[in-house]
Amino acid sequence: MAVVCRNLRAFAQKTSSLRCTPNFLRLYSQSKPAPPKLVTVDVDKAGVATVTLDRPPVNSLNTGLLEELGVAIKDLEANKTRGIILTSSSNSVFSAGLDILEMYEPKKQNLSLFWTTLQNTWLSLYRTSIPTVAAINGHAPAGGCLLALSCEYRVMVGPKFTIGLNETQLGIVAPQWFMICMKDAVGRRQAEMALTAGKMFSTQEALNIGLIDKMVSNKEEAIAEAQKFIAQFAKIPPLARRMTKESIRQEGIKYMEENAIDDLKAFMDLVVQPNIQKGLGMYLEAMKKSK
Ligand SMILES: CCCCC/C=C\C/C=C\C/C=C/C(=O)SCCNC(=O)CCNC(=O)[C@H](O)C(C)(C)COP(=O)(O)OP(=O)(O)OC[C@H]1O[C@@H](n2cnc3c(N)ncnc32)[C@H](O)[C@@H]1OP(=O)(O)O
Repeated sequence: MAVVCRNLRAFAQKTSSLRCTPNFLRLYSQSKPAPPKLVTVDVDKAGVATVTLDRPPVNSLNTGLLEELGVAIKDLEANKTRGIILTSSSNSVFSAGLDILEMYEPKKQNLSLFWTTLQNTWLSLYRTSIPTVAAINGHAPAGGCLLALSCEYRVMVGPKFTIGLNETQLGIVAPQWFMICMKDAVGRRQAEMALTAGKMFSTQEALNIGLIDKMVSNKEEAIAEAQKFIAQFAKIPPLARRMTKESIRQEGIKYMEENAIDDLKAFMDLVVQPNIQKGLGMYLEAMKKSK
């Protein structure tokens, strides 16, 4: 027994001295790699942040990405950033929308966290006092379109990508706050037509109805247009800007503040329905087969 204790003591001393050596640190960091970041933030000399969704292959919005995006917005607010440009690391997809795997055969707790994180991150993006622009450098269906719609200005790379709230095509109803965002951008009439048909718009069609504000031919141009949009606010008193944004977005903000719990319940009840689960399974299969 005494021998075992002595050996243990010797081992403990050895490992505690090892703890600070470069070799140990290297071994430790090799065995525990940091998880890859799903959102990256680059702030330029003018104080404008490019926030890049970086979850290959299609930036589907899972809890982790949404959480990181929410934290990034809060950090940028704390640092008094002059503007946020939301874009994607992919060459063909801005975001494929909500991650269907978060909704397929979910654990109740995970599903609830997923939706609550989406609600909170959406509200942070929608109401932030920082000027926001979506530089949409690829397809933006459903939740991807929602993120773009939550920004103040949308520049999209064309002509081959598509954008829209396609929920009815999937047999589901877009939540009320998704609809409010579409109405904000294109007005009630166009929103009704777009949403009831679940239409995915080409870049040119999106420009025609005001779903996007500008069409450009590559990501660099999109970023340059976004910077131009943000630069105009240098001359506008920030308090007046902030209060105006908050006021004009009151319907969406109030909706979420007053209905977050009911909205969560409606989502949770819907997603676990056997027919929805079956539909999600079939949709995932169909996406795999279409490759
Ligand atoms: C959908 C029913 C939800 C029911 C829940 C009820 C209420 C929800 C309320 C809210 C509204 C929902 C909002 C949403 O956002 S739902 C998500 C809607 N999104 C889509 O329909 C887009 C689906 N994707 C595509 O159309 C294409 O992938 C693309 C974006 C055009 C890109 O095409 P590309 O050819 O470049 O890629 P692939 O299709 O080959 O995809 C690569 C890889 O990614 C997987 N994948 C794609 N989209 C998603 C996704 N949204 N979630 C999870 N995974 C996705 C795809 O299966 C491939 O995977 P693989 O393993 O085969 O490599």
